[in-house]
Amino acid sequence: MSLHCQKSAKGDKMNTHKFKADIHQDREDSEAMAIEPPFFEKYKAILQSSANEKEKPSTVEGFEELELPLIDLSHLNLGPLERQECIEKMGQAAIEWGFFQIVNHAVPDELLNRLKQEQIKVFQQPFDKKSENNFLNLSVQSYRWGNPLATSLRNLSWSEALHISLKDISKMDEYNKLRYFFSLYYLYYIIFPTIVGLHYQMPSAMAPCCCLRHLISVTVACLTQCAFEFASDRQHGLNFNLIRQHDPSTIEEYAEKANFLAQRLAEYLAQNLGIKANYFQENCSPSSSSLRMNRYPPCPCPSMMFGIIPHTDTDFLTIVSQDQVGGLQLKRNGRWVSVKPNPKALVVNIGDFYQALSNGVYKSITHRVIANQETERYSAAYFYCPTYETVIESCSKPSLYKKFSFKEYREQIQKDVKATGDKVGLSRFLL
Ligand SMILES: O=C(O)CCC(=O)C(=O)O
Ligand SMILES: [Fe+2]
Repeated sequence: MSLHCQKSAKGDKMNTHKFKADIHQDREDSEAMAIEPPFFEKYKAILQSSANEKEKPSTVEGFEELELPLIDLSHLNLGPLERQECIEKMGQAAIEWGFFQIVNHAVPDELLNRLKQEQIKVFQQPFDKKSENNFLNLSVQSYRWGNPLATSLRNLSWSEALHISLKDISKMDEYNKLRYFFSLYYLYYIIFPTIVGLHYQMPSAMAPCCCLRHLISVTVACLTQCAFEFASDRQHGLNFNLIRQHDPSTIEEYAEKANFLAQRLAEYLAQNLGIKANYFQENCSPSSSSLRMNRYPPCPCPSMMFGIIPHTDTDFLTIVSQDQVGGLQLKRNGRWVSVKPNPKALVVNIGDFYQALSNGVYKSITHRVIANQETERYSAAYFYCPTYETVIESCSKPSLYKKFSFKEYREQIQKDVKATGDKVGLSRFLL
């Protein structure tokens, strides 16, 4: 790939002289690798101007690698004492780290592996297809790559992501659509007329004839649709088999399990604070949350940009399933530390809403993902969120924060990102 980075004592350094010629080469490379987002093309100006900057976001520093507090959820079922200990340990981790990892979480390894395969299939599709407005029938801008508003390397994320609102999941299922189409057709044109026909003593010889005619027309319609899709996939250089194997129900299955788990975790954490048991049931619905699938392609200059820029999550809590490549870092006592991947564990982190709800007791910690020069990385983050209208109010007094609704919070973020390139976040709502 094109952007040359020379190793120096201080890390990678961009070679400006080569840069122009390389952009041309990039174009050819990106044509050959149609799945990769055109990072170089889009962020050319930032990359060029940063080549001359002295101050760059140095992301390679030999970070300490730490294991997050480990919570074994099987202890919840051992006995009242073990259960209480487990809940307190979870609360302590949320206070001291804002992060913990969970094992025996009841999400089968097999499902997590399938989810990763789904992610690979989604991101392997050509960039043109991924950036179409109705990619996989999801809402506009569900697919993100880089940061559309980036003004410097500091706010450029070298990653692509598919953000799936849970209310959209069913729309992804092409097979379901076909099945739905089939069943409706059967219902309206075959079952109903047959029943009505029988009821009004349609001559019995006519019924099979009627069914056969409709069966043939349904089959022809479906085959025609498949042929159109096939032609369109071929036009995009897509492997037809990959698409046919695409199975959004894995995503749905995972989202259901993650939602169940997130609600339980939120409830256990609430017990330490005296928040009423049904708070989350009342304010969150399965369709208010979302799943973000992340892919971090190898980055030619990992010391100069991030996989995901430093941020806090906006939700109550996030459940992250990551592969073993590593790269997730969090800010702890003013220093960046790396999270050691654990193949048996899911990572959980507290989001802004839980920090506000707990009146600052649980911490929504700034985290980021560093870029990797050699290896691509995958992760999936499940964001457990309230409905838009939910008003978040601290559970104890005096409150550190003003009351705000999810809608207000989101609108403020959008304003701030536009104006400053940064989400700003909870500090906007301090009293
Ligand atoms: O990839 C990861 O490990 C974390 C992703 C993340 O922080 C996010 O999607 O908000
Ligand atoms: Fe995050």
